[in-house]
Amino acid sequence: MQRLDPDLPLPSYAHPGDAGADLVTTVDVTLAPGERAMVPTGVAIALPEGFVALVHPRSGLAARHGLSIVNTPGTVDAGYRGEIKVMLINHDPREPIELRRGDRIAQLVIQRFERAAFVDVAALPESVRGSGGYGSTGGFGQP
Ligand SMILES: O=c1ccn([C@H]2C[C@H](O)[C@@H](COP(=O)(O)OP(=O)(O)OP(=O)(O)O)O2)c(=O)[nH]1
Ligand SMILES: [Mg+2]
Repeated sequence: MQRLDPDLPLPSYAHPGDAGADLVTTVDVTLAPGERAMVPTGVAIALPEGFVALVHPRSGLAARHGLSIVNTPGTVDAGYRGEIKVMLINHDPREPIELRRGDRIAQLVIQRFERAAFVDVAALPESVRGSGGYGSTGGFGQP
């Protein structure tokens, strides 16, 4: 990982066993209700092939302030060498969110992934679910 802003720390895991390493904002930013902003984190990464870094929201900020990420989870490709950025959004209908440089705004989860070889076929094999989806198994207030 490369620090593009030497005064801020590398992402870090808050506890042993945590999946996400917290990312910070390098800038002060205020988000009005409904507003979004692309926020720099001051770090870049070179992942090994076969790995991806996913930018996830932090649940505490979501629960307390309505802060989330527009494209959650953001995808950082192994070949990407630019600064990791976070597309924050304030979902609170009333309160602005004020973030200060160094605040932990998101978390980076690094995972292995599979790549598929997509094959064009005339028909798919049958399954129990079939094409049922979008609530086909029920929702609120139903057994
Ligand atoms: O939350 C994010 C999402 C993406 N990226 C960077 C890393 C990623 O590798 C690159 C491209 O992201 P993505 O593929 O999601 O965006 P796109 O709109 O498809 O852009 P591109 O055409 O460059 O692939 O942008 C971030 O820094 N943060
Ligand atoms: Mg892309």
